[in-house]
Amino acid sequence: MSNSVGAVIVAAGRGTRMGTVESKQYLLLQGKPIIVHTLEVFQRHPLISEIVLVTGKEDVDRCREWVKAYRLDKVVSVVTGGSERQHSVHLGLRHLKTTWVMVHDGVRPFVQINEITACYEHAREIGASVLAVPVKDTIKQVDKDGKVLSTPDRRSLWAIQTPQTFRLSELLVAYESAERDGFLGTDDSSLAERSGIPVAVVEGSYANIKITTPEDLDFAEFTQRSRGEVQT
Ligand SMILES: Nc1ccn([C@@H]2O[C@H](COP(=O)(O)OP(=O)(O)OP(=O)(O)O)[C@@H](O)[C@H]2O)c(=O)n1
Ligand SMILES: C[C@](O)(CO)[C@H](O)COP(=O)(O)O
Repeated sequence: MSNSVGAVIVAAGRGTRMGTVESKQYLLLQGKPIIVHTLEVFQRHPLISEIVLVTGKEDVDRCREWVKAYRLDKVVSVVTGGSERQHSVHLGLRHLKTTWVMVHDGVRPFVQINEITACYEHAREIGASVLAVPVKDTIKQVDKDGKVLSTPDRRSLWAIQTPQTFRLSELLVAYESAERDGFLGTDDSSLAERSGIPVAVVEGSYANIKITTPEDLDFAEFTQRSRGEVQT
């Protein structure tokens, strides 16, 4: 059976928490749009054969231009997303033809090649996988009035990142079931979990941030600059 691996990179959000006029995935990092940095990691990975980029309707043309300009020839489709991340992923999945899929946020440009490989290997072994880091803070469950309800044992808590890796056919079933039931999850794994797919956690790095709020841009500039200096 083929073990081809594709990626769905979602970049159709508005970036409201960032608060910039330009959507955060198109802001420049060391002179290049954040989304291009992210695509370049998957383009470079030898396991990845196809990439589907999901973006806003008004951004499809400029994304296609960047795909050409930066020679991102693994990008097979640039498609329009939906109103929620989950809808954007679902729309992207329909354009992929590989056996495995890695779903990744367009605003996580610092994922590393070896992390992608580890995600794939764990998914092959267990069924599906998510990249994650152990939480560093103490987490409390709080009620709507701000009263602490409980303090879960930190040793069992992980902050979940992307990529998240699945068999494409199984993830499509999970997405269709979620749509039928009106279930909206905050990541892809939560849909797989409710479909009974076993998911492995793969320890990644704290640098694989999801660029979300303005202070993340300082970290992003610093990280991109230091990585560039290491490579040159
Ligand atoms: N309807 C949506 C919403 C989000 N995303 C993508 O999902 C990733 C993670 O989402 P998030 O960081 O929440 O991005 P936004 O929704 O853009 O941010 P915000 O919630 O602050 O508006 C981003 O790459 C974003 O572009 C998407 O493709 N389609
Ligand atoms: C998928 C995700 O990046 C895992 O951390 C995250 O849940 C996306 O959440 P958001 O609300 O769309 O930022």
